[in-house]
Amino acid sequence: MNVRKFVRSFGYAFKGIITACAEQNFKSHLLSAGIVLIAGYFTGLSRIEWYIVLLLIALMFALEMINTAIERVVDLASPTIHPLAKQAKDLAAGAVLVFAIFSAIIGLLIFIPKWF
Ligand SMILES: Nc1ncnc2c1ncn2[C@@H]1O[C@H](COP(=O)(O)OP(=O)(O)OP(=O)(O)O)[C@@H](O)[C@H]1O
Repeated sequence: MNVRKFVRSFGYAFKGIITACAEQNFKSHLLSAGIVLIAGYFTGLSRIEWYIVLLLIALMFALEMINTAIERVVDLASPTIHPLAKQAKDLAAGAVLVFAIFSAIIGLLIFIPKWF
């Protein structure tokens, strides 16, 4: 295994995370995740509930980054208006929305019984 290449790839991935942090949508997800983590701390989640919450947060971040990557590639490949470019962007955004809705439902199923 080429360690130098591995470290360089890790650096590129880290730069990707930094790039994502500058995105408005990603900042909103960071804020939401912070609120959920604080709520989880004060609610007193079980170990398995923490695993689920952390997994959902990580997947949400990862999906948002893939969505941003798709947007970038579409902008590069199709700077002018094209129905396929629209479909690609709308599908990617739709994937984020589907995951966000189901994450919110799972979150409510975890938190609400503990609050009431
Ligand atoms: N090249 C294109 N051809 C056709 N429709 C497009 C194109 N680019 C964007 N659109 C449409 O406009 C919408 C918004 O595009 P935009 O690039 O602003 O994405 P966004 O979700 O607002 O991303 P950002 O996070 O960069 O603001 C897309 O979801 C798509 O419906």
